Amino acid sequence: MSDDDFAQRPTALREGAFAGKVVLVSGGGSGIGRAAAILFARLWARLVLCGRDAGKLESAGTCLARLGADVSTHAMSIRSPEAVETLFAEVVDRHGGLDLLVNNAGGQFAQASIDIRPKGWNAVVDTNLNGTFYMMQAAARHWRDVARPGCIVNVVAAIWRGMPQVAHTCAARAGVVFLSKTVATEWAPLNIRVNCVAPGTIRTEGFGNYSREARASFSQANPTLRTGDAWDIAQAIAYLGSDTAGFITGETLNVDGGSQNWGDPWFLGRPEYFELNYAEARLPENLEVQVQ
Ligand SMILES: CCCCCCC/C=C/C(=O)SCCNC(=O)CCNC(=O)[C@H](O)C(C)(C)COP(=O)(O)OP(=O)(O)OC[C@H]1O[C@@H](n2cnc3c(N)ncnc32)[C@H](O)[C@@H]1OP(=O)(O)O
Ligand SMILES: NC(=O)C1=CN([C@@H]2O[C@H](COP(=O)(O)OP(=O)(O)OC[C@H]3O[C@@H](n4cnc5c(N)ncnc54)[C@H](OP(=O)(O)O)[C@@H]3O)[C@@H](O)[C@H]2O)C=CC1
Repeated sequence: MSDDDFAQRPTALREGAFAGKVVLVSGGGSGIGRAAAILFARLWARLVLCGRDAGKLESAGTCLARLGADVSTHAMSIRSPEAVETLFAEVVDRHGGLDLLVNNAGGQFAQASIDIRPKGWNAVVDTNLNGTFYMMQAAARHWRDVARPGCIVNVVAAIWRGMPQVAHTCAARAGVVFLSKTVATEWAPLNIRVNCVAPGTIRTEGFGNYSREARASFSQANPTLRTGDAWDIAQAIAYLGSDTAGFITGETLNVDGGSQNWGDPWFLGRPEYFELNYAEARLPENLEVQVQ
């Protein structure tokens, strides 16, 4: 879907719901983050986008400015605690504070866990778990120091039956879910809510990192037999980030077409071992009799 589609697509959220609010979206230059930023702009938020690629951020920033948003873009990596500290100083300087942090930046590469090398494991855990924590902690410190309420929405993944061929990201996302539950309690006295959105397979630019076979499995990985789109996730993020969800904290909202119950994405293709072949299946004698 294009920026123009997201600028027009209907939403249940009220126009002006984020008027006067400053929303920071990590990974806001592409995919889910970009769609969420467009939705927040339509709800009148002021926007801060961060990511590593300045070009992607600039393109998203131009789109948001066209929608009338006050927007700043910051090229940085969430994996650097120093860069995160600088980012928050810039946000306070430019926008006067922050109201909502959307931790959407993340990613992984597909590999059998038996082959993952330490550098690759660390790269994925550093991005998806450590980087997310640095951002959460910086936001919480800001809200504590200025004595203002705050809200965090972390984008994780529908990890509930494990994620073969991306074990590093599954472990990191599970970490974020339980980190979120933990600080939702610790930071409640600071008036900070913390929730997660767990997407199933959502077609975005990110799909380009996977083979055709993997992408085919993504579209058959839930009972609806289709992928979701970035707008599905954007709306869940905005809902949890809004005052409407004021009594929700420590929760994870699955937006996955039911993948918790049925379906299996294979990031490297389905191994032969898991191919189902009912026609050739050998049945136990007694079951053979019952079937006749
Ligand atoms: C039912 C639920 C299903 C939910 C999921 C459905 C589908 C999910 C889709 C998405 O998540 S879409 C979002 C996609 N976006 C990405 O995944 C981003 C793409 N990946 C990256 O940008 C990078 O891989 C990284 C994970 C961010 C790591 O980046 P970094 O720059 O730190 O690392 P590198 O220097 O590139 O590599 C370090 C190290 O990692 C290993 N490695 C990296 N890529 C691969 C690979 N393709 N295959 C094997 N190993 C890899 C390797 O050890 C690298 O070290 P060197 O060998 O290069 O020294
Ligand atoms: N699409 C899907 O099916 C699913 C996606 N997800 C998760 O949703 C999130 C968004 O994914 P999606 O939009 O699909 O894919 P994208 O690849 O488009 O988005 C990932 C974003 O993360 C940013 N990013 C990655 N590493 C860093 C870093 N170290 N510092 C700052 N920014 C970083 C990227 O920006 P840049 O390149 O500029 O650094 C990019 O904008 C990711 O966390 C993804 O893993 C979870 C489940 C399913």
